[in-house]
Amino acid sequence: MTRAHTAAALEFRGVSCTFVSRDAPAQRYTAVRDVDLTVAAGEFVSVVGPTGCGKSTLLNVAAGLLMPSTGTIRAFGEPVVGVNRRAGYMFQAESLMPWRTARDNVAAGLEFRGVPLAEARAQADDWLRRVGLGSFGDRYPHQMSGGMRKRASLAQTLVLDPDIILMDEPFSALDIQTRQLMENELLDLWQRKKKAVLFITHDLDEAIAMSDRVVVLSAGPGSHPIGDFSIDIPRPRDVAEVKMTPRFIDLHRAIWDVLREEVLKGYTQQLQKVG
Ligand SMILES: Nc1ncnc2c1ncn2[C@@H]1O[C@H](COP(=O)(O)OP(=O)(O)OP(=O)(O)O)[C@@H](O)[C@H]1O
Repeated sequence: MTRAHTAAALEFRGVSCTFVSRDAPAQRYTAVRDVDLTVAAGEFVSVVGPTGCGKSTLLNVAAGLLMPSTGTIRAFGEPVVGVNRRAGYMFQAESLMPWRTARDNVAAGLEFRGVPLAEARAQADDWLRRVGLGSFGDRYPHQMSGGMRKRASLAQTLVLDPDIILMDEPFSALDIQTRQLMENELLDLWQRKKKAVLFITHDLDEAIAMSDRVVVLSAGPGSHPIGDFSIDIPRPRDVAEVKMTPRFIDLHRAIWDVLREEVLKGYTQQLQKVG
């Protein structure tokens, strides 16, 4: 068996990212330092941490959009050089092109890969159905609600059938009910396909409800994992119901014990930056 078959979907080894400070160009800011983190094939891992600690930075490294200053990132054993072709990326921001219909937005990635238009549109329709937008293929983004646009973005990511799904607070802009629906739908789709997921969130409840593992990052600078919790809650889960179970509450308490101080540090730093 080759290394590619046995290797983790994502493997960060000693990853550090240093930026030139936005405020003072002569200064450097090390956002993350010496990060070791693995996501196994088919595993759902969430990363939580205080605001500005470097969560998106790590996701950008995994996507191949940012080269680490030191350390390595591998996907299924292969070094990530340039854009990570094994990964699909779902951002917090809107990813739909306003001039394309939902169908053509979902089909776009396939078209760029050279799939003939009719075939790309057929696959797009199939994914729109799976995310509950079967009859909305002809709508333009401005004709859809925020929740519908998120569904279309999810279809846009999943239609490419990536082995790794990178998600940066994908549902944070949604109202709580729509958010829970989307979280359950994502879990449902994930359960069937079992792709590796690296999920970034501010919301510890969401992280525990969704994940196999929750990794806690320290406050920056030089942020790094300070806790790694296995979420041994049986699946399938309903994200709303699971939050009322004793095991969830125990895990929440244990993780919050580690996270609380870092959140306070992160908050103080933000105030200092503003002040
Ligand atoms: N391109 C860049 N140039 C300079 N500094 C950067 C750059 N990208 C990120 N940073 C800094 O690195 C730190 C980590 O940023 P990042 O966006 O990864 O944090 P985050 O944990 O995702 O934040 P949030 O929780 O607020 O979304 C921040 O202090 C940010 O200002």
